[in-house]
Amino acid sequence: MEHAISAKGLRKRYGETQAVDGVTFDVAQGEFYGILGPNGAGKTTTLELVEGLREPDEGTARLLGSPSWPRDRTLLRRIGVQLQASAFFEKLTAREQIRTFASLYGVPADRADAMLDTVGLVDKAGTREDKLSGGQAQRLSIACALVHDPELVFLDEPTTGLDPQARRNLWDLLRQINAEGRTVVLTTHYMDEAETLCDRVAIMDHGRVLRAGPPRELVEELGCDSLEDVFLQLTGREYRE
Ligand SMILES: Nc1ncnc2c1ncn2[C@@H]1O[C@H](COP(=O)(O)OP(=O)(O)OP(=O)(O)O)[C@@H](O)[C@H]1O
Repeated sequence: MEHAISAKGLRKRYGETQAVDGVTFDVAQGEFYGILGPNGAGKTTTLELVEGLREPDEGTARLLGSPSWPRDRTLLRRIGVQLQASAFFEKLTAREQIRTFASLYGVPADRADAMLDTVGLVDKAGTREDKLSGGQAQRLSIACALVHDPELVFLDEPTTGLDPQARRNLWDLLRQINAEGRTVVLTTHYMDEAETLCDRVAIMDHGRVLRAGPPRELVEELGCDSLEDVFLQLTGREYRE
């Protein structure tokens, strides 16, 4: 079966900063894949290159069997990209936000309302985005990324800043999305999150993948106690700065 993602030798430089420095990895269809790394490791830029939102200086990325660059509108329709909550339309309610996203994709309003139910926001449908809690806003942004029923979902630090209960609720939602057959790729700073959710992880620093594999195998191979130890051993850094 064709990989959901196949990235080869990706490189991207911003001025003096080599943000991505030769990244190669594959993600299988239906896999839950994590990209881990300290601040500035190049995770977000790697995702943007794979998504076809930025042009690589070098290397290629294939997404669902097609090149992700030059940008391909039919391909973009098959992927969901979670935007940061700050990318919401101002002053709209949760229901209005998701219906707006739905209409951009030609998705009917009732499907948009059903997604609010999936992410547990029916009670907040009439609440404006700036009045939602952090966890509610994250769930709304995930709902917006899923409204057009994509095969592959990208989530950039979906649980950052949430309290432990809200994180656990979001984990359940992400597991459900994956169990429905979607490929999920997320970036995270939280090692427990990666260990719990991901089939495989890639640990990045300084624009390179240092190591990739199932969390438990990495822990065993490096003789560590936990993924947090693996991370520290490979990067020499604590994961939260
Ligand atoms: N648009 C840009 N212009 C210039 N430099 C950038 C740009 N985007 C990212 N960078 C730089 O490239 C490097 C990698 O950034 P990137 O956002 O990909 O890392 P990250 O691993 O996602 O970090 P974080 O965990 O903090 O989000 C950083 O040094 C960053 O400052």
